[in-house]
Amino acid sequence: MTTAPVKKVPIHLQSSQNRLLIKNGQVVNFDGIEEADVYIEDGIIKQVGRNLIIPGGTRTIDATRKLVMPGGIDPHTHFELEMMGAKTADDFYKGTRAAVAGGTTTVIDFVLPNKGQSLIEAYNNWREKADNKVCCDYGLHVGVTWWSPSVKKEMQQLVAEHGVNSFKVFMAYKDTWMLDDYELCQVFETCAELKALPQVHAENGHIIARNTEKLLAAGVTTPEGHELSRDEEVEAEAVNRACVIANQMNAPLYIVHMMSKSAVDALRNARLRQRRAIIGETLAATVGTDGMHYTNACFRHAAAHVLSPPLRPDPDTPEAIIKALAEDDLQLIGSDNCTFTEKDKEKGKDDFTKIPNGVNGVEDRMAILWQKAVNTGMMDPCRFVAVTSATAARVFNLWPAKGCVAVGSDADVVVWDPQLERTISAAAHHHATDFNIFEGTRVVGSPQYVIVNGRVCLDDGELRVAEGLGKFLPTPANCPYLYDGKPPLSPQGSPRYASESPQNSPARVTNGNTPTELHLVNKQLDGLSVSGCSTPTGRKMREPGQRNLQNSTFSISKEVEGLDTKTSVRVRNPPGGKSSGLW
Ligand SMILES: NC(=O)NCCC(=O)O
Ligand SMILES: [Zn+2]
Repeated sequence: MTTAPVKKVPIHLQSSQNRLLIKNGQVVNFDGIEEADVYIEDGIIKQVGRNLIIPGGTRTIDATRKLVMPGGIDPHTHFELEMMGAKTADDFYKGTRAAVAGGTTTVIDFVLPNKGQSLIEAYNNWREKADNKVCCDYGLHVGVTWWSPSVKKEMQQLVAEHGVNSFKVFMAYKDTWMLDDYELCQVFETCAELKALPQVHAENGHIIARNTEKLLAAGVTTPEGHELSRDEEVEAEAVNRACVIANQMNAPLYIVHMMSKSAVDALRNARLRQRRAIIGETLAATVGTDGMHYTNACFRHAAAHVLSPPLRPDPDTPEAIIKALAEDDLQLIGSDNCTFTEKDKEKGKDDFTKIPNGVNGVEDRMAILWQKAVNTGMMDPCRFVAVTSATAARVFNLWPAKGCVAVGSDADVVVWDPQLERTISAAAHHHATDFNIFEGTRVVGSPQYVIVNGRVCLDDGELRVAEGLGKFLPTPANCPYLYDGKPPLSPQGSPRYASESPQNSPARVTNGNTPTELHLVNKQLDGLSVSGCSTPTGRKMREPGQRNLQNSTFSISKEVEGLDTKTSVRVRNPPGGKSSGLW
């Protein structure tokens, strides 16, 4: 295993401020909400409950009317990536700083080797770029952009010695990263042998290439051509093909950035027949904006929205994607943060195929989803935690250190203020670019405090990150969530196969630990008035006649104030407290 370089911890972070108590908040995990205080020491959550015995000198954060959630995990970023003749603007410092500002405390970036390049060499390059810059913990997926027996060997080494458990292939980007179906078979098969997770960028690269030739020949050069060359069907076909190949190779599959209703339909169908787990990821961009921007007369504006697969010029797509996330047709949300400066986007001024692909998202992912999904009543806070944090932890085998607020977990915690109002703007964001695809979006709900490995890095709105304080997170193979022979529960909450027992379902995977003693407190969820609950944990969809929060003046913060907490407090420690044996 590669050892991380020794980090210099800034003096102001070496202080006695290694003890922290978050008091009076509502602790939200993917499987329940409870009223509890959270005591953190030396970067680890040591106690969760009421009437805790806390040593003197501990800093206290009052989380009254706030939600205390696991820090976000963004499973899809591209920092310091060179592609299409440009380099992304956000490096590992600025990118992870933006992540922390928005409540994300772990990112998983992609090592993308050039064709013919050693995967291990590329991995080492990424470690060199990242290790001394990251402000939060990070993991790495590795791209398989070409195939040979040596690549297979390097995949084995990456799993055995370098803490990599996921490998991404591209069905698009013909002539650079794309593999053919036979190569996909071999990568998926190798992943299954190694008990790793194949990931796929699902778009049909050949169709895109042909459509592009025709569009350019017809004189279409503007950013609109980007989407025209790769419509929903082009994405959906590849999703279906990737699922078939994974099924034939008996591999699980993770489909990155699912951007369209047609692609989600293809995934939904595949999930009914697949032998192993399939995980669908969507993006903050898909939820927070749409492809109507491609026809904007301003090149800068239109080009800033170019990514692949593209945003869809269909105003109904964001809501459909949120519904799919809420109902477990999609499992998690990333950002695919891949920012380019205006100057770099200008490379495609006369030819849309030369616009570097990528958008922002790592900073705003959590607030955008909260605004569009929770504030509208389409998703409850537990599902929000699942899709922004817990599921990524479970899929990439970081659970329960990451993805939950529980005794023994890393102290990556967000104190979320559901009343905090702001308008997203490039003028205030922390990216290295001066364009934000969510510009002007008003959000109610944002982090007030962000704690990274026990350090308060967003302190009542003030960002105080430390470069290099994050560490590389090895992701072990053979993740129980994917490889214990028990695929995820169906959206209805019942096992999809008669042989499955709920006790062994991934929802209960604990890696031999007790990740959380939280239980579902439906009364509290009702109290939060997330009556549109549509989570796979069995809470019901809004009935006809029930209020539609999207069309009301409902404010989640008011509902938090109105909680009947007495009925739902779960006391772990008896009055007077109990000794935890910590001191
Ligand atoms: N998504 C995108 O447009 N840029 C990043 C590279 C990729 O993930 O395809
Ligand atoms: Zn990507």
